Amino acid sequence: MLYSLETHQLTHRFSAQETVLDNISLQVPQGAIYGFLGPNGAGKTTTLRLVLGLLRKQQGSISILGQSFTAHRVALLRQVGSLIESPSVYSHLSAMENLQVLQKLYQCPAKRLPEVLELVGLTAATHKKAGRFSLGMKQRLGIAIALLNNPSLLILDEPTNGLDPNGIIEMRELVRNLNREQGLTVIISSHLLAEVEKLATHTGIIHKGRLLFQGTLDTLLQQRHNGAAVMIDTNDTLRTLELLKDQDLPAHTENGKVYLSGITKGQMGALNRQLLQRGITVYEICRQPNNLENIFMHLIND
Ligand SMILES: Nc1ncnc2c1ncn2[C@@H]1O[C@H](COP(=O)(O)OP(=O)(O)OP(=O)(O)O)[C@@H](O)[C@H]1O
Repeated sequence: MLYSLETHQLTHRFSAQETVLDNISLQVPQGAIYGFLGPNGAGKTTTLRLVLGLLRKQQGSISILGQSFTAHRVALLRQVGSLIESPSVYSHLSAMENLQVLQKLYQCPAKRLPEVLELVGLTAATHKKAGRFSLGMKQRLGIAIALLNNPSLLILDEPTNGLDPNGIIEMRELVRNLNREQGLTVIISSHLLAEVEKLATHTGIIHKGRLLFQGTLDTLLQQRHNGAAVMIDTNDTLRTLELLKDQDLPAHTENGKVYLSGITKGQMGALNRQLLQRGITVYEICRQPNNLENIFMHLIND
């Protein structure tokens, strides 16, 4: 498999007391939309800053497009576009003028400027001052800047932070199009599982500086399903608990309802039959909506 980005055991400390990244080994397949998921403070930005050479690497190694980042830093950075935190744009300049300022720095041909504006859906705002842009438009201008170099890998750090629902949908569409139509591999960090679920082909989950999961979205969803808690509401909580205990299924009660986790669909079906056979009336069985925190708990306990 070809990887656009691989890190091997990246470890980072800002102080001797705290290890902010602990042996992070990422593998981002070429062509993927890689959702880098974790709660605030998990270490996402620190990882991405290291990958972009914005922080000095302390331990571990990084390779981009199969080449060592240390040995080919400048050449590799030319093939990577990024948007880390808020984009720096001049408010008194139009979208086009902002790009013209950077054109010299990036040494790209003038025809690339309208191209990138079109890619991010800002053609109509070409001559509008960036100071009058919505946050979503500013983010898109930031992505247009990141695309100037015609990169093959795009790294976006929480690009939907602060956007309204419409802006979030537009950002999702943009990332999807860049991936499908322009063939870009995209790494997108987020603290929202729902957002990553809608977009990513692969995910890495980071929690307190440790990578808890890495793989395809399908594998994550399977784990999530198996780990999800199930609520059972019957007319006899005590006998329901007894039945679960007999079968070594750990359960607890809350507000007269029984909760258990780590149960498969098949087990649940069998359990339902047994409850009915014992004359217990089942009012409701349902999987609990699973949030990122539950998945973390499940992953940590594994
Ligand atoms: N320059 C710094 N100096 C000291 N500690 C830092 C620095 N940058 C980040 N940290 C700490 O490193 C940890 C990881 O932060 P990081 O910004 O990488 O997390 P994150 O997953 O991107 O979260 P967020 O979404 O809040 O940015 C946090 O505990 C943070 O306080």
